[in-house]
Amino acid sequence: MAVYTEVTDEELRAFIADYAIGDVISCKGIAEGVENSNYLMVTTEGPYILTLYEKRVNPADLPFFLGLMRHLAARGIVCPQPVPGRDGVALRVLAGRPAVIVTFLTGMWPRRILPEHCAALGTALAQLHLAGADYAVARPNSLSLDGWRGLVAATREGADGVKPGLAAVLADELAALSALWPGHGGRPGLPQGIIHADLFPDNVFFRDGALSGLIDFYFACTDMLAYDLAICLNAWCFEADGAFNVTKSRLLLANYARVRPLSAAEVAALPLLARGSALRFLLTRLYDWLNTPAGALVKRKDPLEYLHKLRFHQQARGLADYGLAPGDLALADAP
Ligand SMILES: Nc1ncnc2c1ncn2[C@@H]1O[C@H](COP(=O)(O)OP(=O)(O)OP(=O)(O)O)[C@@H](O)[C@H]1O
Ligand SMILES: N[C@@H](CCO)C(=O)O
Repeated sequence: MAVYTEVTDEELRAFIADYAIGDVISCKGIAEGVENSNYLMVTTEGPYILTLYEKRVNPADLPFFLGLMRHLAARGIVCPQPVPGRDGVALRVLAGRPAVIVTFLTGMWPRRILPEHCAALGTALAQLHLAGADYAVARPNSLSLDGWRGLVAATREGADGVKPGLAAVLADELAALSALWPGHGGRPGLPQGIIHADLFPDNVFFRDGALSGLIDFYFACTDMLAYDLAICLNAWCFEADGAFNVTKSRLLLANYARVRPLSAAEVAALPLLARGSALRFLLTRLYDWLNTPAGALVKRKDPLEYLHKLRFHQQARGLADYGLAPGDLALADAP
């Protein structure tokens, strides 16, 4: 999160008057994150998170996200819950932006990722996929092939200023993925469902060594379930020096497959899906690098970290590069 929209004391006081959550004691902008404006708001009833939705969130999608958070919680997934106002409505307007108060989750996201975090993540991701299976609403992934195409075009002029030759790398990768992406151009698809689509370490909380909750469902959508795993491989399994940690990868995948067995086609597609995921975050980070408003309380994320990850997956020779040996994973279609 970040702070793009400042809220005045008068605006906040008028906003909170519509809720039955006590009086505001403090309200502080959260500098972490890059997408929406977020405040840690403490009232006489306890802590809450106040979110004002920014640039990348389509207000028309908000009922999907809020409904999903309620749906998942009802199936045992610990995640923030939208807090309704006195009139029962959770989605409101503050400082001219769509805004919601959600419950505060205890726990901390892991600053140093250990193999056991990846193991717990695998289990939680599979549980999330199972819990989302009967969510009745669908939302196409706006950051898949079509979205990438738009971002490649939008960053074409600035890309080489970030790294010479980057614009061509992006265009080539987009062309390659367009020719290979499952479910497109008559190619067979993979199992689909509700995916989180942004399950980075800063969106996963741990408490006393155990995974305690998931946050930030504002990219959630309907897409290939294995693509969510590919996003996590990128976000959790590379070390700070750029090395890919096969132990973390194996634990993530094996613990996922214990709860939701993967099909052989899903396993085989992982390197390709990881390329797509690397391109997605490379593109959004690059776009933000070139377009973040001056003065916003936000720390831009490094796009080139994801160029390195993309290179890794482009050069991967097989599943052994992901720490997998035959028989390591529970397969849905094993004889
Ligand atoms: N419900 C919550 N309970 C406790 N802390 C929260 C909650 N929601 C957000 N936070 C805090 O705010 C930080 C940023 O939140 P979040 O990841 O949702 O923002 P974002 O702008 O969507 O960021 P990004 O998409 O870059 O991950 C979290 O790392 C966490 O510290
Ligand atoms: N988690 C994303 C930000 C949200 O899109 C990133 O690290 O680039």
